[in-house]
Amino acid sequence: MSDKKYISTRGQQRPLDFYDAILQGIGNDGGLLVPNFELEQKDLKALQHLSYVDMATEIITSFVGENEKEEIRELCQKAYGNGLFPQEVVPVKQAGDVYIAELFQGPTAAFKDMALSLLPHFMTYSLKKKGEERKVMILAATSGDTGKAALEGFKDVEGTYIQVFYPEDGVSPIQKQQMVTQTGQNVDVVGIQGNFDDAQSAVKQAFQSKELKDLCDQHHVFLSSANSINIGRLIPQVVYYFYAYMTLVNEKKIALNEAVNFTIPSGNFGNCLAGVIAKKMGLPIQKFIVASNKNNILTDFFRTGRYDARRDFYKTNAPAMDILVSSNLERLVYMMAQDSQKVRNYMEQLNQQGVYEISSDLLEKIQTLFKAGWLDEDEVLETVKNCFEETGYLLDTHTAIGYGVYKEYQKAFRDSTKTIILATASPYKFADSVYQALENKDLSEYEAIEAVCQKTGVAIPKPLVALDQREVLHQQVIDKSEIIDAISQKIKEISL
Ligand SMILES: N[C@@H](CCOP(=O)(O)O)C(=O)O
Repeated sequence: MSDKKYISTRGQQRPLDFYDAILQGIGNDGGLLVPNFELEQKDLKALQHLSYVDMATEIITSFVGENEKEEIRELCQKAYGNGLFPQEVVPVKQAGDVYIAELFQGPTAAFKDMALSLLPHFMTYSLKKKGEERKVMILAATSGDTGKAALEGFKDVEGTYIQVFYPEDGVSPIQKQQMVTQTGQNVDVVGIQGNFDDAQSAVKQAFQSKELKDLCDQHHVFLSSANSINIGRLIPQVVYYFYAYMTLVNEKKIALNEAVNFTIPSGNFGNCLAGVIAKKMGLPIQKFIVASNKNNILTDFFRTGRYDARRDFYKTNAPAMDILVSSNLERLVYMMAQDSQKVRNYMEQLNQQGVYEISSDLLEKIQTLFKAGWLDEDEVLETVKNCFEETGYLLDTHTAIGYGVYKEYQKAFRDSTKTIILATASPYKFADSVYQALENKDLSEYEAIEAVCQKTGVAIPKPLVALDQREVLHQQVIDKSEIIDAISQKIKEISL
């Protein structure tokens, strides 16, 4: 059994072991689950030459318990040793004076793939471990990347059902096509008239609903999550940081123990939080540079300590980051403040007034670790173009935000620390914007895929080839106010 316990950021959840934490997905007080134990300091030397499977095993074991290591290795082997990923899993490329960790080489061309290829194995293992006979219904809210990665991961996985909600008008056409053509007997994809925040808040509400709980009990089902609110989604992302770092060490681009910066294009803040955990486990990270699009609520937060969601919401050419309620910031505030009462107060203020402001001592602490910046849509296009022309590296629109914000940071702070930018998705998922950036012309998304390939010579990822020829299998679109009903409906159907 797992001896590591997880508690809620809001302090009102009894401690859960790793398996229950994954199955439950979120604290029953509405908070997010966090480790209730000292994070283990990893021996960097011992990690240096490990394969992705072995490194993932070493890191993840720290969150479950040493006696579970061989089982964890088996699950990692199933997820990463099955030919869905390239040999090196996360290649790290150089673009000028920065390093780009390509987290998008998996089955859906998004950085969530490594986490969402593993989570289903953990989920079924946890079901078995707990002797759970009910089915688990996985809910996911997506602004484009999580949805497809989760669908692909959970497709036809026994004992599970997955329902994904995406903003009908708030993801790229390629991301949408990836989702609406999803095959599998246990999948449901629903477009909403609303934005990502609407989808995410309805899903969070579903976890707190007494009516849904009763319905689930009646139908022998329970709910869990595939978003980064689920700690089981987040922990595999800690590996990204160690692996990218060790790749640079092994390529002799940095020395072992040398401090680096990470730049992270951020929306729901899960990837960044995984980095904070990696740092707490001993990875020498000097600064996190948090990069946002025009929905620059995180930039404001890191600069002022004020999280003010009472602002306009913009649809941008980096749609996966079109988010105003950045869930994992709650985990960061908890981890830095170590005070669940404080977190509860902030979250209550956010829910009731749409704004909260952290104390000045807490802000000071956070600012020692974080810098933040943002790009508007024109700057994103300019960055894609300039980076390609100057370095030959083709960025997607989200990674371009990371690159552009890092360049601004470099200029402003004259920091020469080596920096790794986490590349979140293939440029081909946003081919129309990328083509527009390169040629200043509009093309439809599928024409743009071909044209970008011709111009740049960058290979089109296999999962995106002939996407337009796949059959559309999911056409349902509902109003945001109908999400809870759609979930109820599915619960009833699953148990038929
Ligand atoms: N940007 C995400 C939004 C959900 O984030 P998650 O990390 O919490 O799953 C997306 O592309 O769906």
